Amino acid sequence: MTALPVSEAGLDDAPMTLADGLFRDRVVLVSGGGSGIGKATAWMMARLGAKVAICGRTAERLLGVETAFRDRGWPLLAQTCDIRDEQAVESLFDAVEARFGLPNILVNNAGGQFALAADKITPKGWRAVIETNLTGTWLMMQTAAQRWIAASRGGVVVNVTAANERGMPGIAHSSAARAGVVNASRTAAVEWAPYGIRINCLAPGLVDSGGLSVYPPEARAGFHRANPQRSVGHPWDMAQIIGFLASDSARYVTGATLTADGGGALWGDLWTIERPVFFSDTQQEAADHVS
Ligand SMILES: CCC/C=C/C(=O)SCCNC(=O)CCNC(=O)[C@H](O)C(C)(C)COP(=O)([O-])OP(=O)([O-])OC[C@H]1O[C@@H](n2cnc3c(N)ncnc32)[C@H](O)[C@@H]1OP(=O)([O-])[O-]
Ligand SMILES: NC(=O)C1=CN([C@@H]2O[C@H](COP(=O)(O)OP(=O)(O)OC[C@H]3O[C@@H](n4cnc5c(N)ncnc54)[C@H](OP(=O)(O)O)[C@@H]3O)[C@@H](O)[C@H]2O)C=CC1
Repeated sequence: MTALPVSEAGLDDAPMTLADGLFRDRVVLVSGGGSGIGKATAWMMARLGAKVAICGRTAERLLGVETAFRDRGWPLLAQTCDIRDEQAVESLFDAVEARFGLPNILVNNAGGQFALAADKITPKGWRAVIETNLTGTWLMMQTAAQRWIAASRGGVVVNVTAANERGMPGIAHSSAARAGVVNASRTAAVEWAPYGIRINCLAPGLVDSGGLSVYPPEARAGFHRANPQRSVGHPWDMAQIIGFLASDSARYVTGATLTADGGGALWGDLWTIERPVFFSDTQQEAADHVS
């Protein structure tokens, strides 16, 4: 696959198939917009004319994007917010409304997990990942929907989940949370259709964002091999799919989950933690295990 740029200057020039001005004057809120997929999405939306708001827990990350947007003359609101905190979520939406008006599009991208064998995950660790990826995502989409319904306006939600239907050893907590988001999105898509609200999920496979640095180097070294394209994806790939799902081109798409994983779900073994000998490939390793 053709390499895509990772630098901010690269995001300015990254090739795009979406039409110029596609999101002109639309208000787009991107959670986790200070890094990785969220940052690429914020950039793409700004290039397409949107007024962008981003949030995350770390002020420095947001500041980096704020500076870059100011240099380019792009409007941006950046606010720290832990999406698990319902008061913080309300304040975030208040701030976006005060600055730009009610968002038209919510990109619910913030999330993540730590990799750990399922039998080792503590109750606190389980709660941290479920509250981040399921509860936090839910609070954001419900808050958006409540405000759209109150204003008699439609809106679009794109939830970023993960392509883990086949199971992904090391992230049982995150797999549970993402399945919850996918299923909640299906039901909400039905309940909120009368209000003109669309909700879809993007389930990325492995994407070469800084986020992958939370996985051990040995696991990362094998990521590209567990994929028929022998490659990981790029945040810009995800951004453009989010752009499609958020656009009117996808107006007849709701309650769906689009998997973008280079075919990873179809082939290859992905271990985010050390692979137990039981699953070894070589005869010698297997024999060692049995003896
Ligand atoms: C490859 C698969 C595809 C997906 C790829 C991606 O998503 S790439 C994008 C990836 N990007 C990201 O993943 C980035 C975002 N991810 C995160 O910020 C964290 O993973 C989070 C979701 C846990 C945040 O929750 P938080 O702010 O509440 O975090 P906290 O630090 O306060 O921990 C709370 C509790 O969780 C537990 N625990 C935590 N870490 C470990 C560990 N390494 N080991 C063991 N346990 C761990 C521990 O119990 C801890 O409590 P303790 O023992 O300290 O009292
Ligand atoms: N990269 C990959 O291979 C894959 C990624 N994904 C998912 O895609 C999304 C984006 O990940 P990616 O860009 O790769 O990695 P990053 O780690 O760069 O992005 C995660 C973002 O979420 C923010 N975030 C995390 N927790 C919270 C919280 N509680 N409240 C507010 N913001 C939060 C982080 O900011 P901060 O820490 O400052 O809060 C960060 O900006 C995540 O949901 C991730 O799990 C799914 C499958 C594969």
